[in-house]
Amino acid sequence: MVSRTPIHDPVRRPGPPKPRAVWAVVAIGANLGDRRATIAQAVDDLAAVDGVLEVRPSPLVASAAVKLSGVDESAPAYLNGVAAVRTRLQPHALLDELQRIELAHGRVREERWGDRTLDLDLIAYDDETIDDERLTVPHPRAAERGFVVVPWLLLDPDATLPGVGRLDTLAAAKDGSVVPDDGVHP
Ligand SMILES: Nc1ncnc2c1ncn2[C@@H]1O[C@H](COP(=O)(O)OP(=O)(O)OP(=O)(O)O)[C@@H](O)[C@H]1O
Ligand SMILES: Nc1nc2c(c(=O)[nH]1)N=C(CO)CN2
Repeated sequence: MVSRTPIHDPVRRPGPPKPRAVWAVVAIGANLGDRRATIAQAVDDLAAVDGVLEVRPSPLVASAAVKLSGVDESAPAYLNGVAAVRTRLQPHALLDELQRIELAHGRVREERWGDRTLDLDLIAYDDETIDDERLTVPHPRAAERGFVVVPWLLLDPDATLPGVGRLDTLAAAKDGSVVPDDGVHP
């Protein structure tokens, strides 16, 4: 006998609910190779990630490399920016994607604060606080870094960092050694 059961279930069942979207802030830095091209491509790579809904990049700024020993004028200068990222990814999944993009752009981890083709740090994730073996959010050094605070304020003059407050009140906001990128390679 031929079954009368319909092949297609006529009842549309909703899938699992989508995780809610939040804003995260990612710091971007590069001091080796074609820094502008790498940063532009990294922003595109981020926008193409499944679970990333929107990426709003800041203007870029230039600054001398800060090493563990202090400012190193003899090292290649950095270009830095930040990007506001609207995402449904959980923080560790977003970190996975940041590290995948770093590796795709030739990032080599040799020395701490060493020269690099691309650095992507997760600065803030909504208003969450995270501290485990892989991830500390908000990034513990963000508030003292002119190369993070200055471009973030260029993107959002009202920016706040959870646990810190308004960025425009910080000393790092007035770091005169962090200058707008003039489009000319040093
Ligand atoms: N908020 C964060 N963003 C990125 N990496 C983080 C964060 N918190 C902890 N980490 C961990 O830090 C490790 C080292 O990251 P990375 O090599 O980018 O450090 P760095 O850029 O040299 O130094 P800094 O953390 O001072 O910016 C990563 O493997 C990652 O697990
Ligand atoms: N100017 C500048 N210096 C740095 C930077 C950076 O992005 N810009 N990143 C570092 C480690 O994250 C260490 N030093």
